[in-house]
Amino acid sequence: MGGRVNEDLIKERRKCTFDIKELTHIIDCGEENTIKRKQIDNYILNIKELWDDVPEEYLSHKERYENAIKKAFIVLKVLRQLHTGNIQITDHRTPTNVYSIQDGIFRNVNPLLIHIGLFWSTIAAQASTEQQAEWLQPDSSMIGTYVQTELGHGSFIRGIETTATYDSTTDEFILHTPRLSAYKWWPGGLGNTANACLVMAQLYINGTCHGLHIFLAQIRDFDTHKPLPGIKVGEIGPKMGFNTADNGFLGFDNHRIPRTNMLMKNVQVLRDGTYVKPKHDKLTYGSMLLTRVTLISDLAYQLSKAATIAVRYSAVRRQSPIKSNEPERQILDFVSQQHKLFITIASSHVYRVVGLWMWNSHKRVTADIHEGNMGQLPELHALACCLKAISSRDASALVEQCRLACGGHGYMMASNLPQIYAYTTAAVTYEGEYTVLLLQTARYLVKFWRLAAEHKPLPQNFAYFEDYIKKNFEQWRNSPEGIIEGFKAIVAGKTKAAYDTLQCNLRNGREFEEAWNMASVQLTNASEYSTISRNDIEALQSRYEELLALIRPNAVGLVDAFDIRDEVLCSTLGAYDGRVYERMMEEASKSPLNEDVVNESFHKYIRPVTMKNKL
Ligand SMILES: CC(C)(COP(=O)(O)OP(=O)(O)OC[C@H]1O[C@@H](n2cnc3c(N)ncnc32)[C@H](O)[C@@H]1OP(=O)(O)O)[C@@H](O)C(=O)NCCC(=O)NCCSC(=O)CCCC(=O)O
Ligand SMILES: Cc1cc2nc3c(=O)[nH]c(=O)nc-3n(C[C@H](O)[C@H](O)[C@H](O)COP(=O)(O)OP(=O)(O)OC[C@H]3O[C@@H](n4cnc5c(N)ncnc54)[C@H](O)[C@@H]3O)c2cc1C
Repeated sequence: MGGRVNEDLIKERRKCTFDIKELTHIIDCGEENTIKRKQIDNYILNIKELWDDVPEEYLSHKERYENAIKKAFIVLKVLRQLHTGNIQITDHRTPTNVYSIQDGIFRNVNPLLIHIGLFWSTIAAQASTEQQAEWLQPDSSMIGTYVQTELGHGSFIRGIETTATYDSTTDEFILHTPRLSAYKWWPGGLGNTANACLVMAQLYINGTCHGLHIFLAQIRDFDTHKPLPGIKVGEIGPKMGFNTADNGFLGFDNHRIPRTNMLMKNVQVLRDGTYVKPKHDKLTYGSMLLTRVTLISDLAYQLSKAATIAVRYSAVRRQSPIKSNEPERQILDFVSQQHKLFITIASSHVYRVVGLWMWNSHKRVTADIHEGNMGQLPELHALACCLKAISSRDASALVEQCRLACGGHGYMMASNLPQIYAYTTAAVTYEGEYTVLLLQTARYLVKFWRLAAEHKPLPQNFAYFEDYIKKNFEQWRNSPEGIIEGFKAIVAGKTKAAYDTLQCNLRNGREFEEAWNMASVQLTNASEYSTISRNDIEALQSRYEELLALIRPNAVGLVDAFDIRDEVLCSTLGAYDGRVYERMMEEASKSPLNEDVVNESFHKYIRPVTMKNKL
């Protein structure tokens, strides 16, 4: 859409006091990454077949999938070309990879998300060198997915019921779904698209269960795409979001696969049925750990999209004067609006930085694991659980806050905020449900509190537990360092309270698991345990209001620095030129309900009632 940029946005951009490009380069981790990102953006976003004539919302469930799959394979082809050209596009250091562009192309979810994100990465991380050489071919016919969750079990994966029983007479595993609750349910791309999958199943050898292991199974014929004998597979139906993700169900009826299809980098089953244990029994959970780490950066990116839309809209939207004799003000001038939006900008930066830090930690710990050193794995797991849980919960709350900050227009699908919310809130559940993951971190914290309570030596990272016990915490200071100290006090105080409740339940004769369950609300909720006083809170509040005023002139510059193209934002409210009302009217004109001046339902249903006695 051509035309002038909105006057208010032009003025906002003139007010900006910093170099927007410089911030963009910081976000991209360097100017060279910005250049590379823009090249990829230009290349992919210029492919005309990727753009819809009819907005996705007007398509049926089936049409949406078919449209998404058409685009998914155009993108896959481009990905392969770019890989061949040695362009690294899936580097999680920055949101500059192809995942961000996909948000625009699909507006929903790429049905190949799990194929690209989890299937290949799990093979790369958990398959032996020989298996990788065979399966990780660039021209492979396999379209895969990650099949773990069942109808009956998602969080408690030890409860998974699918079995893989070794048959030494034929050197095969027999995959089987013993009952309805054991049907696999949810995997992305499984419904219609995948012809292969990585299945999480209980391994049985000679009647002994060795727990969960991962197996590669072909489920559809590579040529005809028909389900193989013994496979029942299909799609699970419409959801709140993720409607192009092609989530599916899968059951096995004694389906046989070669023994060599178990992922054998960390654990092996030999020809005679000998089981060779892994060095750490949770290495099989490695893909979940990696995805939790990468999700933090993805959620930061979703926050930057929501903030861009809501801030630009708030600069363009005028509603109510502040003083009665004034013209109506930009809604961005209301301090309550600034509070809603600036916290979203800030959170995006926080999770971007933390996501990058976690990505580097993951690389380091994985390198250690390759050397046989598992020492850092528990801490990485505890951190990934906590950060995945809170980043997804914060992101969905803040995206919703941005949507509400756009008033009624934020409720329009064409604002794209409802889709961003549906995508973001799904992350609170998948890849480890919020509460369940927080309880994993709580388990880790309680372990170290026990050491502190028993006055045993603590690792450096937990020295503050000892400080708390010895009341060594400093008086509250209204400074960044003071706030960090305050958070440490809260964690220590909260962990102590939960630990004390746990001990009390144990003393009252409860078994540990029952006592843990009774303490679980305390284990997941935080309260104030620091030395902060009422006066400190008042001082912090006024400092916060000062900061809002300082950020105000730079708000539009800050979101421009995220440098998200209009084709990716897909929002009538958030486009760079701020021509909100023109875009809204243009989108409305695409509604099929505007095709006929008089809809045929008038003659069929309305007129016979309203004109009945007047004919
Ligand atoms: C909650 C747990 C972790 C519990 O596992 P468990 O075997 O019952 O463990 P437990 O006996 O209670 O013992 C806990 C123990 O296991 C350790 N542990 C757990 N996970 C890991 C890990 N990844 N790395 C390293 N260590 C791990 C914990 O630290 C505990 O250690 P400890 O006993 O305290 O020394 C597990 O069931 C789990 O991860 N559940 C969540 C399921 C989940 O995340 N599913 C994801 C499916 S795929 C998906 O959703 C794709 C989404 C789409 C997309 O990405 O786009
Ligand atoms: C959009 C989407 C995509 C997905 N994609 C995939 C995929 O590609 N592959 C795949 O295998 N799976 C996938 N999943 C499944 C997903 O991983 C599970 O839904 C998730 O792990 C949560 O499990 P659940 O649904 O069984 O919830 P439940 O475990 O049944 O949770 C229900 C409630 O019980 C509570 N609860 C459960 N256990 C405890 C406990 N120990 N202590 C306290 N409270 C507890 C939870 O907090 C929650 O409130 C996807 C899910 C969604 C929504």
